[in-house]
Amino acid sequence: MQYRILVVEDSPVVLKVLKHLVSQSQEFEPVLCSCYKEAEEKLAEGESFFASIVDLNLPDAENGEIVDLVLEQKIPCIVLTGNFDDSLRVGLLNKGVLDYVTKESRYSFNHVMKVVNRLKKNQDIKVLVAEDSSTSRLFIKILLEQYRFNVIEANDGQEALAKLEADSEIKMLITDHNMPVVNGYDLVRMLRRNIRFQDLVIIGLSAEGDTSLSAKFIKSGANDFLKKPFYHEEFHCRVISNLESQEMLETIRDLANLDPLTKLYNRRYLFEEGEALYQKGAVAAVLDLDFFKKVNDTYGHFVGDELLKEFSSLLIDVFNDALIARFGGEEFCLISALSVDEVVGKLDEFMDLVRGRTFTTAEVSVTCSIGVCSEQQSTLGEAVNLADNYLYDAKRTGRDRIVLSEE
Ligand SMILES: Nc1nc2c(ncn2[C@@H]2O[C@H](COP(=O)(O)OP(=O)(O)OP(=O)(O)O)[C@@H](O)[C@H]2O)c(=O)[nH]1
Repeated sequence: MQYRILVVEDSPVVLKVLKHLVSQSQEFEPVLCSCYKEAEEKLAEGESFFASIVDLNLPDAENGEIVDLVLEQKIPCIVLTGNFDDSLRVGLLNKGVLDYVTKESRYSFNHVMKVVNRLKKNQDIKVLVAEDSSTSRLFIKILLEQYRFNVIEANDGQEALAKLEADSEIKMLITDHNMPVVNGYDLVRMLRRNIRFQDLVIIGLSAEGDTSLSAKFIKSGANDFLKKPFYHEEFHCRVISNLESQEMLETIRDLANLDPLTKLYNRRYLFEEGEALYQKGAVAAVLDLDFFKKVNDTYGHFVGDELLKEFSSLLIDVFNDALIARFGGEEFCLISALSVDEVVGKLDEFMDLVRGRTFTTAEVSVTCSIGVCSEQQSTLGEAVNLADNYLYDAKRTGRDRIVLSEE
């Protein structure tokens, strides 16, 4: 999907820079206008715009009329201006513009693009607002929707908890303290005791005068805190900065735990997380593609890489509830809580799928060999070693087969 970005700017140089920056992402399509009238005509055509970047002073609209024009149409608006004026800035932010940027350097334009990219990401981010006052809740909802967040509402802590439990996609909670049934502070404490909500970004809110509450909220696990009434620029800054910190944490975690090519878990993660699963009676299997060197030699490493990715997705499709890791090269390991018979049944099904299709645009046919440790061992390490020995037996005795015990 392409997102149309309306750019209204009379300076040809700035227009060119913005066109270049907006077009850098294939998902954005810049629609360029050099004056108010042109923008008015474009908007009258009726096509929707995802966001707008507008110059405050246009030759045919010198007093910021363009801002009212785009805001009337509910298009998120970022304002560009030649000079910084604090009272003007506050006036614009009060009107509902997302940001106010002075055209000082290329960093300003990069900042504009950061806001546009943020809007795109926010559409997929669900934010739960827990607040008993409907006026306050609506105000927060409007602020969040300006930034294109997907907003869900709750009247009290208990309702918030139920909504969070029912929807694992909620990424952020903005909660008031004084709410009936379960207050905000208790809600945060309950959530943080549950490992499932460790990554939830939580921002606490409270009425003026309660000085100890901010520390209490943060000590109980909230990421940040805002005192009401807050200025909406501060609200947006805190929401975005807390989200960005969480996203950075997730990136670091992914770098540490995932194989960069296939996005499966890596060996270290499998042993770290898999031991507890194994001790509950799970089954370990090791899989290896047959004659993979030949694939690389014949089709090149790029096709080899694509094949590894497609093979991994197929593995995830068939074993959607197993812990799956790429051990390196063309070797994979999975730990499944199913019974040995069920795992072997699914592995047979997987091998049939591999045999019955080709991989990548080069249409490469492959097979794989598998070792399964069918008897419970004292550690996951021992089970994987045994499965690895059986895999070696599968290779030695002809490949494209599963071995479950010593041959
Ligand atoms: N394209 C690609 N190739 C890789 C990657 N990691 C390892 N390989 C290749 O995988 C091949 C493994 O070859 P071998 O260990 O000889 O195994 P094989 O050819 O699959 O033979 P058998 O396992 O005995 O059936 C080597 O050519 C490696 O270079 C990777 O990330 N991408």
